[in-house]
Amino acid sequence: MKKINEIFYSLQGEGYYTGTPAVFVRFSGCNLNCDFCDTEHLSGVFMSDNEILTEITQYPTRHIVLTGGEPTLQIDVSFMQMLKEDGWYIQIETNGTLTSGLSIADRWADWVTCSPKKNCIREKANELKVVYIGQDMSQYDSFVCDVRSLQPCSMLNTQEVIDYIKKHPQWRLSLQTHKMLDIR
Ligand SMILES: C[S@@+](CC[C@H](N)C(=O)[O-])C[C@H]1O[C@@H](n2cnc3c(N)ncnc32)[C@H](O)[C@@H]1O
Ligand SMILES: Nc1nc2[nH]cc(C(=O)O)c2c(=O)[nH]1
Ligand code: SF4
Ligand SMILES: [Mg+2]
Repeated sequence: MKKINEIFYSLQGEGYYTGTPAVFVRFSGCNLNCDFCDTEHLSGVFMSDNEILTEITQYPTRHIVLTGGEPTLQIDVSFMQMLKEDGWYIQIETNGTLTSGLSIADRWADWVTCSPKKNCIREKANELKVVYIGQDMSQYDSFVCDVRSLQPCSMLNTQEVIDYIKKHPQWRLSLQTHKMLDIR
């Protein structure tokens, strides 16, 4: 059983796949408690893998976003295998802090988006998606990835992020477009 906070169909609001229709599975619970976290993820109901599959397959896409909370606390091989056998393109949003989640995500996900938090142990991903809170950005220099996305925190410091990116063009802007559009 997995503890699930919510399952919904929307557009990917952030990062490289912004605008892509996707089913979101938000796993309940996290190993961190970031000050700026914009998500209520503690509540949830227990669902079997088959119940999750029944819920997600009612939508006309096969792009899934595993998020949370921290999805790497709960994903396992049989869950990921089930999704691949059903033809899903699996994107995972992770804080990059858990060794347990590293191997499963890297082996089974088609796209790993790492939004590194303190004690991040992940050193590579498809996408590095940093929430900008004025931190020392040199800590990300050695991170290996295809895309470096920089995201304003709670849409409050967008101009500062734009200014930073114009000076450091290896980064690209990630806006939380679902919040701008007032969709989920
Ligand atoms: C709620 S987290 C869940 C996945 C995972 N725990 C993580 O942190 O990557 C989903 C995404 O929202 C971002 N996020 C959380 N709070 C935010 C905020 N106030 N402003 C901008 N992005 C935020 C996270 O950094 C992460 O990229
Ligand atoms: N539309 C939409 N896109 C998202 N991309 C990442 C999200 C998340 O909370 O992980 C999220 C979310 O909550 N909604
Ligand atoms: S790691 Fe992600 S879900 Fe957990 S508290 Fe931080 S932003 Fe929220
Ligand atoms: Mg969100």
